[in-house]
Amino acid sequence: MRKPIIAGNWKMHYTVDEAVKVARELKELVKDAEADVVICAPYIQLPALVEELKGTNVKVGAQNMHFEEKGAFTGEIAPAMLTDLGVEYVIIGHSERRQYFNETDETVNMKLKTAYRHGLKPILCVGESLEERENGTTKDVIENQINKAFFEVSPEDAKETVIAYEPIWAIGTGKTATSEQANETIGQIREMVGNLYGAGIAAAVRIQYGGSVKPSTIKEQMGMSDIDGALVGGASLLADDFSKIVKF
Ligand SMILES: O=C(CO)COP(=O)(O)O
Repeated sequence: MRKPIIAGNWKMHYTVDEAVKVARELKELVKDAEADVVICAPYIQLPALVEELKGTNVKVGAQNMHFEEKGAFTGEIAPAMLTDLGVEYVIIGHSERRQYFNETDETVNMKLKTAYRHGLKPILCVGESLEERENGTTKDVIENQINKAFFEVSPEDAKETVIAYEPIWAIGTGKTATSEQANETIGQIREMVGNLYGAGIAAAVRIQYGGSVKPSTIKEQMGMSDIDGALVGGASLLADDFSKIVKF
């Protein structure tokens, strides 16, 4: 059985004080949750969040990092800066980073390998645009993203990767993919992982759905055969809403 994993992606929201306040509420609300719980926050909030959530079941993640160890990369954050704080997860290849910050399948692959090397657990995002969905190329687009992301990644590392299927057209639009659509594509992603690493790893790898997940949608989504969790944007910003998703 795959353990469910619900992660919040706070994107570019909150000051440090605001973030700590939400985390303080959240840790109480989800303390007996059965799912793994992660909050992926802006860099500047990470030290305070790690401190606030120490000893709880809520883990802290970053939303990005550089693939190099250190160097002249103004404005960037290195993997050891995250692990040094006690950050455990990192989102890699979110569609907003691919769209607005020139992330490519190649940098995604490099970042994944860097994350494994540092013991950070990556949440690898893949997903198609509306145009690609309408063209009928969803499966090809995602297969290309998956194959390139896992290029020269070992089976042991692949198994520990959380994959988030986030159709771009469902992010922040209120337009959720139907549970059947999400489950179908996630099932295909599992097959792709199977083609690369075999059935055992395909069966073990956890795959989330992301895109306008709400307290009102999560139960049905988590009832689907291949959906192991959610990557939640807007509805993770308030402790009350997010805790309802965590405790689907
Ligand atoms: O991009 C997302 C999570 O990474 C989804 O965002 P929303 O839940 O706001 O649609």
